[in-house]
Amino acid sequence: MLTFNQVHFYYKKGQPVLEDISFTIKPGEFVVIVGANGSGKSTIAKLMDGLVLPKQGSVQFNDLDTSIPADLRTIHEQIGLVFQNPEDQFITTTVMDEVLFGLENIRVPREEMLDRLHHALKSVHMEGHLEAVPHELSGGQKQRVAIAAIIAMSPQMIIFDEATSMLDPQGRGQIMSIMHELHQQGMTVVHITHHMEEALSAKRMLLIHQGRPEYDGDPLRFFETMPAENYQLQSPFAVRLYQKLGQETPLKADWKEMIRSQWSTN
Ligand SMILES: Nc1ncnc2c1ncn2[C@@H]1O[C@H](COP(=O)(O)OP(=O)(O)OP(=O)(O)O)[C@@H](O)[C@H]1O
Repeated sequence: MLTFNQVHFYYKKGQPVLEDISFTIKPGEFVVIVGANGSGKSTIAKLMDGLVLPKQGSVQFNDLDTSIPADLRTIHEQIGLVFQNPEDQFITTTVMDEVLFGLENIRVPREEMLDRLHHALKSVHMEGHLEAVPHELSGGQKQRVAIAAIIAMSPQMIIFDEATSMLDPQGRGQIMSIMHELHQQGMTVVHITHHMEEALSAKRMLLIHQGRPEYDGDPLRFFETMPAENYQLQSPFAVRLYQKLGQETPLKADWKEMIRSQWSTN
């Protein structure tokens, strides 16, 4: 579905940011991307959505290529991007208008627009806030409105670029649950995060280190077998606790299950 073919990228010539990145994300996957500050995670998100283009190699979404201008518009419609700070994205004065804005731009018929509005707000548990002023909501609610605006556009894939990083634990938990609910409904989800606890809820983790992919696989397996500190990552609390208790890795099945189900909604 989404493929990076030997992608190289720099902002300034002679200062490579990403080197020879190749991977594929299949429809319906939930993938987390982790790495130290400045390792290139947000740049990968921008490359996925065609906001920046590879200097070498290609980024393809289904049969479309981000470097072909005619394909880009469709790619923007099919891939939604949620950023760290939802306030940067708000342009209207009510939650309802915020969600309808994108739909009006692509001229969705009125009746369908209302269906999409209600579905999107229901998906983020904000049905009762149609008339609320986005800037007056809590951090977590603001982020949920930003997500609703994207869901309303019916994308095939949503990228969350550190979308939980400004939130308190409760807000983070709500956004994580929404991501997993969307995934259960068939959405392809990419989640870029600094929180290793969040990474554990995915089946696949892509670690970017100094602009190169260093690991692509089960996140728990990574923390059980690799020295996380070598990549400026802190092993998740549950894994550290398990090891402190003198238990040997790999973790027992019941611990794995408990750690993985942390953000699930049922
Ligand atoms: N617009 C830009 N112009 C020039 N350099 C940039 C630009 N955006 C990012 N960079 C540089 O590219 C490198 C990768 O940045 P990027 O934001 O992709 O990393 P990141 O892994 O998302 O970092 P963080 O975890 O701190 O958000 C960094 O060295 C950064 O300073």
